[in-house]
Amino acid sequence: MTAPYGERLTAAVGERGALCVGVDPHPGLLDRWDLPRDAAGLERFARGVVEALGETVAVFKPQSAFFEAYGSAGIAVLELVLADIAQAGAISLLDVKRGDIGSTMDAYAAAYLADGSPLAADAITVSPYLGVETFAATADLADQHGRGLYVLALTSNPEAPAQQRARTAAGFSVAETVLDWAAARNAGATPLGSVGLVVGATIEPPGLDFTRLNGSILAPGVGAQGGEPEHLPAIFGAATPLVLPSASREVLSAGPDPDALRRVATSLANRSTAALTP
Ligand SMILES: O=c1ccn([C@@H]2O[C@H](COP(=O)(O)O)[C@@H](O)[C@H]2O)c(=O)[nH]1
Repeated sequence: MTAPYGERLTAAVGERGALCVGVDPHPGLLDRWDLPRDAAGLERFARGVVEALGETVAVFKPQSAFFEAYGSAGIAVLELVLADIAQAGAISLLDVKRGDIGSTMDAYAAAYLADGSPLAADAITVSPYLGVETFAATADLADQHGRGLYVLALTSNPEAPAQQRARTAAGFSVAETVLDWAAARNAGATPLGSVGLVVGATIEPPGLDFTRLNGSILAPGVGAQGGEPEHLPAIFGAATPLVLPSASREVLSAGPDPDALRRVATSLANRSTAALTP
């Protein structure tokens, strides 16, 4: 039986350092790596990243959009990349930001979180605009298969606060209601529950106590969006050790030379681990 997601993530980060590398094959990065803007270029880029970093990085986050852009050929590459990540002993976190009514969420869960599905990842991102309770069965399925989900809470983009910091009729911010739901799901789990949150590395201090989450906090926005590992304690306070910093372009733009990719990723992982250590 597969170990729970929180246990697998904690082990991977303990061995390899607290860093998630995003696999975002931007067309401009394919140009920079001297690769064609087609499915063959996509495959060489994405599998090249995992080949170079697969044994040093704890978590890879393929961005589904860049694979979907090539249609079925791109999805076929995504399947290969997910398999490569598993083969390298790393964690795959598919950034696919799904969110729908409960019955459709069940179908997404079967596609991304069930053993045997060609697109199964260790974890996925989900978007709570239809209400966090729509994820109840998704979280159950994730638990059943030792997988996880990350719910968007306070995202890294500048447009986000207008919605995510808005107050509900009960007087709590929308982000806080997401935190409450995730914390309730994770209660009592050790070392961490399987429901994480996405909270950008670029945000203003949120005034929320994330220590009660008892889950992983994915913090995208390191590098290209201006976030730095050293900023994290000011944002997350006592919850900083729960944070998994994530960078895509910052690392990928060092390629295609595998040594250069490893140098940037190792330096970021070391800085992150230092910043996260109390
Ligand atoms: O709040 C969020 C949630 C997800 N993302 C995703 O992370 C990467 C960031 O790429 P960089 O090149 O490191 O800027 C990208 O896939 C986003 O869709 C995010 O940035 N912010």
